[in-house]
Amino acid sequence: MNSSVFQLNKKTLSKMFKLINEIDGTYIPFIILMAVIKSLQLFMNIYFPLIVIDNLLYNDNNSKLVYLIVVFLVVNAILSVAINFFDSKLKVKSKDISLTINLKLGQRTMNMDYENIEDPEILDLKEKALFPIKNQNIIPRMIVEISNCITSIFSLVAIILMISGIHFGLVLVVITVVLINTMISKKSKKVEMETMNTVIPLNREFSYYMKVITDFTYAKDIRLYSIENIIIDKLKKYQRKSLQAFRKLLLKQGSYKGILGVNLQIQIFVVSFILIYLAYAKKISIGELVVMISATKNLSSTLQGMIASFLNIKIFNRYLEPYFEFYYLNSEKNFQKGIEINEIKTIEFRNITFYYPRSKEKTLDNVSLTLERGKSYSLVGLNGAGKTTLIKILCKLYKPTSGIILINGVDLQFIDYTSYMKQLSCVFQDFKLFSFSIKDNIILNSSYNYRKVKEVIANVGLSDKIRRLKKGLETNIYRIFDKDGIEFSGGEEQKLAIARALYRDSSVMIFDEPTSSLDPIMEYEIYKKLNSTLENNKDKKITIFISHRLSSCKLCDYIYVLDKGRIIQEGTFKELILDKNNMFYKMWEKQAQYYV
Ligand SMILES: Nc1ncnc2c1ncn2[C@@H]1O[C@H](COP(=O)(O)OP(=O)(O)OP(=O)(O)O)[C@@H](O)[C@H]1O
Repeated sequence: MNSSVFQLNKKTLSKMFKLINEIDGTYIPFIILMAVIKSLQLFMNIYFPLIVIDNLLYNDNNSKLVYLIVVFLVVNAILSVAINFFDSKLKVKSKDISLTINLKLGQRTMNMDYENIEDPEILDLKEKALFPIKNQNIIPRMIVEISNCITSIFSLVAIILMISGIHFGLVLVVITVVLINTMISKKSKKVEMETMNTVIPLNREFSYYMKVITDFTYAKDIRLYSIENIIIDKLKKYQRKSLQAFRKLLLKQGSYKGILGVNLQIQIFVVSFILIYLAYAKKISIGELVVMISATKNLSSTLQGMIASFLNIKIFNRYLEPYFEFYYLNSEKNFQKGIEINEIKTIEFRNITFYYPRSKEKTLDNVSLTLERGKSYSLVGLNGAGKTTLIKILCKLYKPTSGIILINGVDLQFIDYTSYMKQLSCVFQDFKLFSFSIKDNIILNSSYNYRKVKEVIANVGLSDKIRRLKKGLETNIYRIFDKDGIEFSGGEEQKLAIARALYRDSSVMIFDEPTSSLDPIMEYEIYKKLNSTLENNKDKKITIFISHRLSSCKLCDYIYVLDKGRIIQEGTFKELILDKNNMFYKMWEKQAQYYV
């Protein structure tokens, strides 16, 4: 860790303030108000004994003193109540702000361009952005330090004004000692950060293995391969290494603390010497002598506190740089507003060529094809031919490198993102269900229609299974939050994902290997049901199937065969099966042999 850690990146800090202000515009004004009240109280508490002592020592008429004491106590009580009131308000506000900042990171992750999500550099940046937030609790700590720093600045002004009225030399002595101590504290912090830097990679390893031993999804493999001892050994190794690092750190920090203590004693000695000299020379009163001793102590601790908060702000600020870099990644291009659509009648891929980010190989090479409402299509081809990629581009997960997609004759980039996405229902190979109820997994962001939910469940053959569940449609998927939750089999999950797509009832239905986890009987059943369900609405829909089981092509009106990113054949099943020299027939023949 180099000294640049202590350099303040003003951009990150101003982004932090901007974000705090966006979340709660009253937070910073509240902190300032609190700082003013606290400084006022501090000023009064330091200054009041001076009035009392000098009145008692030098004034024969003390009639006003009782009155002053009462006023002091009342004002002090009011200030204490106000401080407590604002303090509790600020605590709730800062909790809200730090939770919202975490939430915003999640929102950002959900909304960013898909191509960023698969980019290793962005994935790394996301990890860096998350680490200080999840593991070091930086956001609430940063907020506390900002608040402390502002409060200290106000208190300092009050104390410095008071002490300089007596003797400015006292301020200089305290500032000099505090600055020397700050340099020592900085060294100590640097050592601490160096230690953290060695511990962070270890921590990552530790978190991973802790996740492995506490996450039930690993439970099967751990038991089957008896790897408990391997993992525990790895965790113990971490423990040994991190203890070693911390032992070294604590020894060094101990010696720094010793030097700090000695410096503080020197400061007290010099200040007391000046004050006693001034009192002896009758340049200050006894009240001033007593009060100045406590005021200089306060100046020293407040100044030290302010510098410590400031240094922490700088360090936390540094930790937060990846957060803001990630948060402000330019990735809104896919979510644009534009021409709204409420149906898709035609889709035309025109000369689409596509390279994955950072890839030198063309995944799609000048693909042109047209899909029309009322027809079902099959995309077939060997592994890696580019079928899923074509669908990802249609779903706006990626932008084509060149070429355009026309929707109802309009360039897709001018169509409103939200209205367009509503028209697509997809089941990808790697779909995900959520730990919501079965019903909520099916309806997602659509409105609830009980009959329709029942219908799609029947269509995918899950009615019996769900009927047998105690909570029926309200049963939670997975047992993460609910002991009565259900763990579906892979095939059943796939059926539910299909039900979800059917419920959405969009213009375009896309099934990318929707039956890969189903047994052959179930696959046949699902295809039959899917087909009859879709047949009823066929005139309203474009249906696209991707499947390696070529029997599904028989159910489709038209087939496109892809090879190495190019369309090499197209036609109806009957047309393609007759062309014995070409790929479709060869694939069909191989699969038939396999099944016979
Ligand atoms: N995120 C990615 N980054 C880089 N290359 C990728 C990415 N995703 C896929 N590819 C590559 O693009 C090519 C096409 O992949 P795609 O998934 O579209 O093929 P597919 O025809 O659907 O294959 P399969 O039948 O195996 O599902 C493959 O070579 C694959 O390795």
